[in-house]
Amino acid sequence: MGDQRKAQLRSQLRTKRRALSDAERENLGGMIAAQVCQLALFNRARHIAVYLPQDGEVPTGGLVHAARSRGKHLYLPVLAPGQLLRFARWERHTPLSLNRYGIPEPVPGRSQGFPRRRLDLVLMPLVGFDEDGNRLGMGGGFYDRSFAYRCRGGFARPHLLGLAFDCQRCDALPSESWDVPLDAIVTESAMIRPRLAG
Ligand SMILES: Nc1nc2c(c(=O)[nH]1)N(C=O)[C@@H](CNc1ccc(C(=O)N[C@@H](CCC(=O)O)C(=O)O)cc1)CN2
Ligand SMILES: Nc1ncnc2c1ncn2[C@@H]1O[C@H](COP(=O)(O)OP(=O)(O)OP(=O)(O)O)[C@@H](O)[C@H]1O
Repeated sequence: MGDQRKAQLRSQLRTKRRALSDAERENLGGMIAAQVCQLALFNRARHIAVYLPQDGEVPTGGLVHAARSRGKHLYLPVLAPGQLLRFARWERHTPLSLNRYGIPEPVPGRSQGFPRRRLDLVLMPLVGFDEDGNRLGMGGGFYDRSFAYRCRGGFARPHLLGLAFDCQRCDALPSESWDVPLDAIVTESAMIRPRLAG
């Protein structure tokens, strides 16, 4: 699949995602959160990276609440040089500022962030996915670059969990050499576990 086709697909899927009403999105987000809360991946995790939804992404409020009430430590992605993500601790009163995409992130610069390898779980917002667990993101390659070391190291931490709505499902996405494999994708009605399937 060429870059142009991929960009077109990304734009179509983002439009679909935005087309859900707020009420529907919150409802589906709650169903997704309930499924994630059943996973050992989530229950065993102590350090969890989440995201603040934008552009119609799956809401994370329910999971944030569940994680906080169980004493888990939460982190948010912060844009870093080299198109990488750092992960900064996010507590209730952590000051946030808007990054260049208008997404709130912990005010950068105060620390190097939490070491990526010490995160137990990363929740990733997906633009698209297929039955084999391939994913399409926003196209910056941020998550791929940040967790590329995992491809080489086998089952190293963190676990990666993609969140998406059923309507983001595609027939077949290209599997790129740089794509980092996800441990699972959760939607309101399905759980895809590529490694178990493969
Ligand atoms: N909620 C959330 N936070 C996140 C991500 C994400 O996908 N979702 N990211 C995951 O990577 C990083 C930000 N990556 C992004 C990549 C592209 C665009 C984006 O909107 N691109 C626009 C052009 C915007 C512009 O240049 O001003 C576009 O392609 O239309 C946004 C975020 C870090 N934080
Ligand atoms: N490990 C890497 N090293 C160098 N470049 C990379 C790496 N991973 C991805 N890229 C580059 O990033 C760009 C975007 O990749 P891709 O289209 O797969 O984005 P995406 O998976 O949708 O984005 P994201 O990872 O932010 O969700 C590609 O041009 C790719 O070459």
